[in-house]
Amino acid sequence: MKRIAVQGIVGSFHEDAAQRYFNKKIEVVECKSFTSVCELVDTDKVDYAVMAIENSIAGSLLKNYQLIRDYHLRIIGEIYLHIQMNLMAVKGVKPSDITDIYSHPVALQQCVEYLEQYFPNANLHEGLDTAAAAKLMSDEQLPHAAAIGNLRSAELYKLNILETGIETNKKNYTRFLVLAKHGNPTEKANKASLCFEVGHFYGSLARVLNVFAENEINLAKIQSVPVIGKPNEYTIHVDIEWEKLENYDRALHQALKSVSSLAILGEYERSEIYMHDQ
Ligand SMILES: O=C(O)C(=O)Cc1ccccc1
Repeated sequence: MKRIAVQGIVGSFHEDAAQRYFNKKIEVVECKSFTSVCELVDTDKVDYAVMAIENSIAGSLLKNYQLIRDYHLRIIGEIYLHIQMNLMAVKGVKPSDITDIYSHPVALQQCVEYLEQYFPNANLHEGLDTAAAAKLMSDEQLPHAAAIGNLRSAELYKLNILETGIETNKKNYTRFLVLAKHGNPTEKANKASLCFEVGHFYGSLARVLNVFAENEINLAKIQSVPVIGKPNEYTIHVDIEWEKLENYDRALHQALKSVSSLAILGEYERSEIYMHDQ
């Protein structure tokens, strides 16, 4: 059985993403940080990792871009998860009892309107992941607290659901990358993640983007990531998609002339943005 590292515990959105990507035929290895997730892949303690790279509201996780590069990991796939948030607490807790609310910082941010409206005076506690917050309610049987997380965590940690769908934006999704130590060449690949640097002169980035356009390569995402220790210098990360492989090969060849230190972080099959039911 494949071993998959995720940040968080069973019941977290990361674990859900891993289960869905691998069709539940996996052993999940729970980690406390994204760094230890990458460390486990790098040292062959796990086969793969599943790591969030972007939230529709909170934006890109720049630190995770950096980790992928620092550990020289390969992106072998992606999965988008519809993120629905729920308020849950141990049996008997009523909304009027709640003085403290626990969750992951991104989850709290995604529910800010609901929290401001219904719990303006509650103390908000940021934890490592949503499932850990749910587990805390259950382990400590907290009578004045609630957790925010997915329905699976409520079921796993035997919590009552006080309110469902409390996220501000209903089209809320997170994109997770599937990472490995080595690439996994696949004929199904129709998307790639690249990073490169361009010089400080006019048109330098436009020239590379034009190469993609001229070869009918769709730019799915572009993100600049600061180069640590070099003010005003950025690594440009792009996700590109193609219909014809030869267009991609040609574009790559041409782009190499206009960039420095181009790295292919992975070539993989793109995933649709599914609005999964939880
Ligand atoms: O806390 C979790 O369950 C996670 O997996 C991190 C997270 C939090 C909020 C949205 C997506 C992922």
